[in-house]
Amino acid sequence: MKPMRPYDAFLLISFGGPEGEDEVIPFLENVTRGRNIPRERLAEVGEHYFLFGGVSPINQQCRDLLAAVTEKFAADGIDLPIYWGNRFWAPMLADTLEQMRRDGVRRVLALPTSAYCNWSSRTAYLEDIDRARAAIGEDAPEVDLVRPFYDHPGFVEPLADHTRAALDALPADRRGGARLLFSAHSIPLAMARESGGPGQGFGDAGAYGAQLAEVARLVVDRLDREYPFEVVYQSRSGPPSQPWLEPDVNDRIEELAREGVPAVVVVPHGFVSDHMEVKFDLDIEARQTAEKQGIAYERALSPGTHPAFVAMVSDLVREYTGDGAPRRLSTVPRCIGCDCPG
Ligand SMILES: CC1=C(CCC(=O)O)c2cc3nc(cc4[nH]c(cc5[nH]c(cc1n2)c(C)c5CCC(=O)O)c(CCC(=O)O)c4C)C(CCC(=O)O)=C3C
Ligand SMILES: [Fe+2]
Repeated sequence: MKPMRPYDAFLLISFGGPEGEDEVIPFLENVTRGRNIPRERLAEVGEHYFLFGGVSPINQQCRDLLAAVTEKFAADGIDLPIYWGNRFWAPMLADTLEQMRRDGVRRVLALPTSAYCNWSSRTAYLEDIDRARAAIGEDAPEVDLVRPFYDHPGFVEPLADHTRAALDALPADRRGGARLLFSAHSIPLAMARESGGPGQGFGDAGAYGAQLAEVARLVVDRLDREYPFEVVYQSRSGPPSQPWLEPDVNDRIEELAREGVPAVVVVPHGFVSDHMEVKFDLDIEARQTAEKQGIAYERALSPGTHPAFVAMVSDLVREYTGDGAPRRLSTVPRCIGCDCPG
């Protein structure tokens, strides 16, 4: 295999999560440092983790993805060493970057485990990269962050496959009346409006909201029939006085039940894997809401290690090494004001 230029390593950057009860609070302190999150919300979220023995599934999901990517790179002749660093828990990004420097790595292509444009999913990753590089100093490796990949077929097709499977799992007599709820992490309205650059005509929820609407449509286009669908939000934090993106998934399930809708399929299209926000907020909380209302409920899997999603990683590497054209399904204008190319 010939070594590729201009990159000499691949890096997965993720959120990180605790892997034991004693790690929960320090992890939450890392996440919320300098953010405007009420103490009660923090205690509540801590309980979500304790319910699972203090173990977030996200780190294991990163290991699984990296194992699949390692195999795929070998099959595709991509000869790059693979590294992993998190923003909020071990292995920490700063430590990984320092290890890369010691290994002689100069130019890094990094993939974030978030697909969309907004401060929290994009800019914050860039800021953390800058901070980690600054701590190392002059010989810090250079890092390019792969573009938002929400509109790559390798992100959309797994969601479509998983939505079909969830529809199939509904009771047959309710399936025809099912509503699809595409669920993403809520963010403060002000943060959403800044995404994509202010005044760029993306609508109230900024580029993030426009991209979420587009991916929902792309997924529905790939189903055997046109189910009614909408975008909802989950996992809101922040003080109640601060407006965040709405409607909340639970509120919508209650309203739809009152309207007589017999079933919902929740598609977590705002996420890359079934981490804690999916396992608790959807599989426990939203499911309970549905059960209380007597509305049938299924949740589609997130992309995870779907072969098309793993193949997307190879595709993105080739896009950045100039060995492949960008693959994009979206017709939404590219966002402005973040670093995305195009
Ligand atoms: C857009 C978005 C994504 C998706 C894209 C991406 O992945 O980037 C995401 C992912 C995740 N969020 C996660 C966990 C948390 N997020 C929090 C807080 C916040 N998230 C926000 C946004 C997002 N978050 C925001 C605006 C806040 C408020 C604080 C702030 O303004 O920055 C808090 C603090 C407590 C709380 O308030 O809930 C926790 C614990 C985990 C790990 C799950 C696990 O452990 O398995 C993951 C993958
Ligand atoms: Fe979050």
